[in-house]
Amino acid sequence: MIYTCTLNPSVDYVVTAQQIELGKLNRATKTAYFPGGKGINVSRVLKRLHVHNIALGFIGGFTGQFIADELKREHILTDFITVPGQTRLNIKLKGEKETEINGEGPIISDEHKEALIAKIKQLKKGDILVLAGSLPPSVDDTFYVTMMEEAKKRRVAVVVDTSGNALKQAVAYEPFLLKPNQMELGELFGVSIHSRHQTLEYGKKLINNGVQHVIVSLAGDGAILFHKDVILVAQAPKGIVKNSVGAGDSMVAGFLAAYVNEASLEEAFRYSVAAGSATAFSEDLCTEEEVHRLLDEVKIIRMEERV
Ligand SMILES: Nc1ncnc2c1ncn2[C@@H]1O[C@H](COP(=O)(O)OP(=O)(O)O)[C@@H](O)[C@H]1O
Ligand SMILES: O=P(O)(O)OC[C@H]1O[C@](O)(COP(=O)(O)O)[C@@H](O)[C@@H]1O
Repeated sequence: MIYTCTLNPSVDYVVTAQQIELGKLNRATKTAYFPGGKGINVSRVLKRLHVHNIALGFIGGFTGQFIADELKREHILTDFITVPGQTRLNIKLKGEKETEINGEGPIISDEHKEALIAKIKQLKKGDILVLAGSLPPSVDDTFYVTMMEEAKKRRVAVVVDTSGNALKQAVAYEPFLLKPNQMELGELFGVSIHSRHQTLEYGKKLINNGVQHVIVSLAGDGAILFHKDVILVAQAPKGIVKNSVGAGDSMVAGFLAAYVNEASLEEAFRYSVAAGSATAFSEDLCTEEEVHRLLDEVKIIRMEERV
């Protein structure tokens, strides 16, 4: 079974306006709410790709209830821990440019943290655990470490899609998959990455440190997959970007969906990039139909060098 874990889910409030001027009254031309947070997005895309999974994490208040209701409506299994306070609202402003304001999230008590660890202790060999997104302010970076330790003891494969210190600490646990974007890859090594050469250098370092698969996502420029035997470079399909929120999460879901269906590494990577782009070209997350339509448009080059 695949478990996604979102410690800090969100309701993503997408506001479209022709022009957004700070310090003025701006009127929206369109508004929409989506259940969000990285693991929840992974769960929703997996389900759309017919892969069963269970969403774990903390939810609270009317915003948390909205997420639970939406996932139920989409027939996604959940095992959330309900906490006092409100799940955050993340604002996604779409004017000439995309601007995001992500909230902080509720306070999580020690009792609720332990309840989540108890759920992780129920996982079994062969399960996959996706740890995705930021941590609420009351949850220490080491919480991901605790979860990874429990997962490792049980031979559960771990996927990590987060940033900052939590991402840095994940490397030592030799995760199955890391999916940093270019900026997050740079942050990991305390550098800022500006060239393909640097992306290759630091991606390879992660593999040499024991990470099994690394996908560095490059937004409209595609992505690079690193594995000990091969590096694959993908160009993203071209299209009109409607809402790139969740594109990275869709990549993770696409890769896992193909992997559990025993696809080759190249096929899984192609599926991953197609899912990311299909989401970028949609208002909400991608549909299976759109992912399949884009598959042939993902151009992949195999680099000769072994890592
Ligand atoms: N403008 C775009 N055109 C085509 N595909 C895109 C675009 N933006 C994102 N994608 C797809 O989504 C994937 C993830 O996007 P990215 O922005 O790098 O992730 P994240 O949201 O994690 O920062 C990319 O690798 C690509 O496949
Ligand atoms: O936990 P964080 O880092 O604040 O990110 C949460 C946000 O990321 C998202 O999951 C989207 O992530 P990506 O665009 O990186 O795929 C939103 O749904 C959510 O608002």
